Amino acid sequence: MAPPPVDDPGNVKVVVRCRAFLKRERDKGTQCLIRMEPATEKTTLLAPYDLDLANSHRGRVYEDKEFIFDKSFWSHDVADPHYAHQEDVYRSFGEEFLDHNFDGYHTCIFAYGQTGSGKSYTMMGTPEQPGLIPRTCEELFERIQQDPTPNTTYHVHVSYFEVYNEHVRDLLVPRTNPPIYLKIRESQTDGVYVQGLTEAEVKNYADVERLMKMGDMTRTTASTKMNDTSSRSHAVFTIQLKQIQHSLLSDQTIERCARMRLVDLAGSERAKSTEATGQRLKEGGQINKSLTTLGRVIAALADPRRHHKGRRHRDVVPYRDSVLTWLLKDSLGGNSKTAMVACIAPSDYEETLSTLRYADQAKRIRTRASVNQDCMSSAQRDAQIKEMAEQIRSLQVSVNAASQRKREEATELEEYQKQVAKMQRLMEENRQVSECKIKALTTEVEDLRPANAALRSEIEALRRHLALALGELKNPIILPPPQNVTTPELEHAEFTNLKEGVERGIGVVAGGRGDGKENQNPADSGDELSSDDEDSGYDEGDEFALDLQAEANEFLKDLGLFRRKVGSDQERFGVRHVLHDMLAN
Ligand SMILES: Nc1ncnc2c1ncn2[C@@H]1O[C@H](COP(=O)(O)OP(=O)(O)OP(=O)(O)O)[C@@H](O)[C@H]1O
Repeated sequence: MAPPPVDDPGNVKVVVRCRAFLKRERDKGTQCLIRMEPATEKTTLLAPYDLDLANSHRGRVYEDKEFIFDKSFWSHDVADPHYAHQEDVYRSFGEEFLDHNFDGYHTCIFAYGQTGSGKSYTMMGTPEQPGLIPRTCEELFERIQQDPTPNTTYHVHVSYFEVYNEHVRDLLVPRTNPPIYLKIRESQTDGVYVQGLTEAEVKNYADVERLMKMGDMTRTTASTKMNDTSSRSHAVFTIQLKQIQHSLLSDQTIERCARMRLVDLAGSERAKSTEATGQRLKEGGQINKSLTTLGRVIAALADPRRHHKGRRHRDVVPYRDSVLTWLLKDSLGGNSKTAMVACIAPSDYEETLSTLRYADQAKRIRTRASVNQDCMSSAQRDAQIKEMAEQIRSLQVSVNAASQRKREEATELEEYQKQVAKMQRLMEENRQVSECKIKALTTEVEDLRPANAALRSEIEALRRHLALALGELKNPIILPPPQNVTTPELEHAEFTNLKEGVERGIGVVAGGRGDGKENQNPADSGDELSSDDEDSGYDEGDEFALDLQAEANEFLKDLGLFRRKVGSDQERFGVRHVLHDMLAN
């Protein structure tokens, strides 16, 4: 391992690549709007001559625009002597970036451009025409295998994820439904990273090829009018290279870690031009959110005032405004050597101008790459290993304790569940018993209801009888002395009898006649009456006396009835004391 170069600040390298016409563009006889001069690296965007008038009426000005980039790749016409093949692109700067990685620098290459401009072709390519990613990986392993120094060991890990609608998805695990989104974290030691992302160890290029294929299968693609299989997500392929070199002479270990980020961004075209709708439009919005933020990040980083003294301008880079820029934070403005490949289609003036402006701004971004190297003696390394072994041991202890606790908790939980089940069973049994009881009681109540009603009406009748009796006993009827009666002795005798009867309570009725004749005074004979009739005739006094007599007879009859009733009640209910009480009141 050569001695490491010192920290190397530098600008983002910007290259531009123009692709060939697609079949549909050729069929339409589309005008090529791009000129490239290999000698000067100048790229010219030509004003189209077949614009419809409507466009110019909207106040747009179409004129030739010139840009100069670090490199211009003319991949439009394969017959042209300056045609840039995949191999040329890789040799031009891909190879150089791999050198940086072996030196211990982090690197990043990202492809930017509208849909169908050749980003995937440049980054991944085809099996026949492999792009930057496979070429870089292939050469990485070639170099490792060709390394003559036996005291260096290499460890290569690969990860592949996509950012789709502001979500991060691992491309090295099979798709799930619903999809699993990974979280982004930031730590002091590792910077920004994706939590739980698969980092597969690869031993040779065949391993990488297998993983690339797997990731590409998983990648989200959707069709728009502009490109039948255009990618709608940002794909990030990362290679981690770790070199550990042990010097027997100095008994020192040198560890170098480098990360290569190879990013295939989603199409930068505006939603309008793809005629996207619904889900596509939402995707467009999210993709554009990341790309818009990328534009703002680039603009902020490219701002020349940023390099002046003072923190004010350093703090305004909006990395965190989108998942993509947050993840690429280090690659864009930190510890990384970064390159941007601006891919352009040969026929779209507005989209190409937008891409070229973007790229032009990116040229001004400066990064501060530094070698990521740790150097330690054998003793330090041994101490580190010991410390880590201790850490692992204590972690193992806590894991064991945790699993023991878990087991105990599981037993407790089982016991508790059993108790709950038992209680539920008991409660159910109780409920059933209560239901039976309620049913039996309801039947009994229903059975008793008629008897109860009968008793109630009987009690009511008795109450009425008692009230009547009381009334009669408290206010006995006292017959007024007869007026103008011709037989005052008889009347008087009868009244005296009656009064005595009432005062005796029941005696009169018992000995009385129902028809009112039984108690007739012997003096009250028909003869006497007839003689009376003969004597004085029928007058008003006689009539009153008869009415009175009839009324008294009626009353005596009622009284007799009442006495019998009270007698029978007394037998049935023994209410003598009740009657007594009521009378006392
Ligand atoms: N330099 C090139 N030479 C030959 N063919 C190319 C070149 N660049 C692109 N193409 C072809 O153009 C088409 C679109 O290219 P590609 O899929 O790479 O575009 P893209 O920018 O990645 O699109 P998307 O944004 O959808 O990912 C493909 O058929 C590809 O093979």
